[in-house]
Amino acid sequence: MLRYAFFGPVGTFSEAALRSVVADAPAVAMPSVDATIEAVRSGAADVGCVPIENSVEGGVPATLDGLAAGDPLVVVAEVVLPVTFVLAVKPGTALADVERVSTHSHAHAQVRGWLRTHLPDALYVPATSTAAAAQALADELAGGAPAGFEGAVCAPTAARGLGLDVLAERIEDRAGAQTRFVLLSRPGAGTVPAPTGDDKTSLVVFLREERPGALVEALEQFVTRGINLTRIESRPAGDALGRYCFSIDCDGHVSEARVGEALMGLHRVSDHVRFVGSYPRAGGGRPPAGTGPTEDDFAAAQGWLDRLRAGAGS
Ligand SMILES: O=C(O)C(=O)C[C@]1(C(=O)O)C=C[C@@H](O)C=C1
Repeated sequence: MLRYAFFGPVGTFSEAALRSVVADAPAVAMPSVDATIEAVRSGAADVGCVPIENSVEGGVPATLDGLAAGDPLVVVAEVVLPVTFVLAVKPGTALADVERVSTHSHAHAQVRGWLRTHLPDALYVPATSTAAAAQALADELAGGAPAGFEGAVCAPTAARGLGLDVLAERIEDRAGAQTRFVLLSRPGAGTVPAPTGDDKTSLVVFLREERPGALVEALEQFVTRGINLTRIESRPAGDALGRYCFSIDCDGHVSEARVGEALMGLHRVSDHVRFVGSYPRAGGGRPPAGTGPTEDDFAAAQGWLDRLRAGAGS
């Protein structure tokens, strides 16, 4: 049986994302994104679930950097969840009593406007996750150490599950916000799911150093093959100022000719390309087909070249 880990504690959105894929399997809650990634890397877990990007606050640096460095890992599935937040307090606490509010930095960024309007003087206390903030209030309620804050911004389920009161619901500034989570594994047999016809491929590309046009050259590999990028982010490579790698998601599966050829092209023009998985797109809903070459065009071109090489002429 596969061993699962998720960015915990119990009650995080990451747990909800994992549970939407595997409802019942035992899973270990890890205290951070780094610890979840490390559990998979070390073999303590086979699959780990972590957030990778939010529609409002963008990429989750710990996940992007964890995938770019260290022993390679691959994404085997993605989950997209709507995110909505509540302000949770110990029973009996009124809004006027809330002087400090704690939550994960990505969640804080999504409720800043609400806090400015309703709790303009409240101090922000960073927490390792939304659920960790709620858990600290529940621990205080049970007679444990003071949490160090009166309000926690967390998922409605976390507040309910811990016996906290909800002072305000739907406090996110942008209705309809979503977070994308990834399930990670060590690479190996069976970790590239079969193509479904609606897949995504993730890569980290390290450009050739100090070369004018290096990024354009890398992007051309996708353009000329009619491949749509769904995300591109630069992250510091970490070895020197001015050195970046590019975390990229594109449409398509590594088994498709166009994606395979783009990967070979990137390999030719970059210092290093890290393959981070091909996996089904969450929820389907592929964007309209582009006007570039089709898989049939790629197959026809390959057949034509094979015939030339066999001496059949053009
Ligand atoms: O703290 C959690 O509950 C998480 O799963 C992390 C996380 C994130 O880092 O993006 C997930 C979704 C929300 O956008 C806020 C926090």
